[in-house]
Amino acid sequence: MTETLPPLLLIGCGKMGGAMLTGWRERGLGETIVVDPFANGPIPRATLLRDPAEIPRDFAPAAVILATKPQEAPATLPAYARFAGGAVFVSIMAGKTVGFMQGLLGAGAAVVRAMPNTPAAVRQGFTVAFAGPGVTAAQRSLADTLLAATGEVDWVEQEGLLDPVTAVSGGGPAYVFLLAELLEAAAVEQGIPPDLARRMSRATVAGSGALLAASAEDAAQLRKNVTSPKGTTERALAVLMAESAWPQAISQAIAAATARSRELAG
Ligand SMILES: NC(=O)C1=CN([C@@H]2O[C@H](COP(=O)(O)OP(=O)(O)OC[C@H]3O[C@@H](n4cnc5c(N)ncnc54)[C@H](O)[C@@H]3O)[C@@H](O)[C@H]2O)C=CC1
Ligand SMILES: O=C(O)[C@@H]1CCC=N1
Repeated sequence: MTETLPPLLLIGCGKMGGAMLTGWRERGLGETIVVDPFANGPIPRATLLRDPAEIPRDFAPAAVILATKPQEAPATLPAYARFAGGAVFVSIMAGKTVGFMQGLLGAGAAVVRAMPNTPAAVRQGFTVAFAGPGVTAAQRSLADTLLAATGEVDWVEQEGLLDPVTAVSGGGPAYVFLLAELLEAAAVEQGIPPDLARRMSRATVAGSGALLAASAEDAAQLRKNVTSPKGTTERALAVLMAESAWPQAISQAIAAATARSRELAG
């Protein structure tokens, strides 16, 4: 995997676009242009432009990665329609459908819709992707290479699955970080000094994630391994696992995020 990547055009270099660019840099960037009116420059091994009008006429990207906010799409995308002839568009924008993007880029535009997550910044991301009509095998393979530079990739054949994917793995890191926040606050409430509470909570979430990643056991079994009969964890889980507690809260949260992803489509 040392071959240099083909010419790339990244639109939007914020938290997610920047994380993906880091992965590509480690993978071996070829000629790369980033368009972002507000990003801090310079960007190592890429050319940062503030306006698509500054892109050299002879620049021919193999992929155009769309990483601005979904709400920016109608104003942003039409300026890139001229690349539809040769490039595959890889969108990571929540909610925005392939059909919506083709409406802005041209009906024949080859569009991959993907949903990564922020652990991409440490190459521990998980991305689910969908290839729209007209995406060639070579374009899908290039999209896979780009997305795999930041972690694991899976492909689905039904675009609608991207909405619950967005809710679960796209936003999932936020729920895990919330758990770390809440553990820290509860530790302080029980009298643990704030610095120790912070370090304990972070290490517990990170260590559990590492154990989960390294283990072949189900999450349920790893949970049971912690839970001694008549012990302390059992008491905590009786609170958390009550039907009206986490089972219902998580289910409602994922349903709400899925619905929001569908709302963002239009
Ligand atoms: N943050 C996350 O966890 C995830 C975000 N996404 C998607 O990634 C996209 C970007 O999200 P974030 O990186 O979190 O947001 P962000 O706000 O950090 O990045 C957006 C970037 O777009 C730039 N931008 C604004 N207008 C622009 C324009 N006209 N042309 C080019 N660049 C422009 C901004 O300057 C900013 O750097 C969103 O569509 C979001 O749905 C997808 C998966 C996870
Ligand atoms: O909150 C959002 O809309 C984006 C998509 C998934 C994570 N962040």
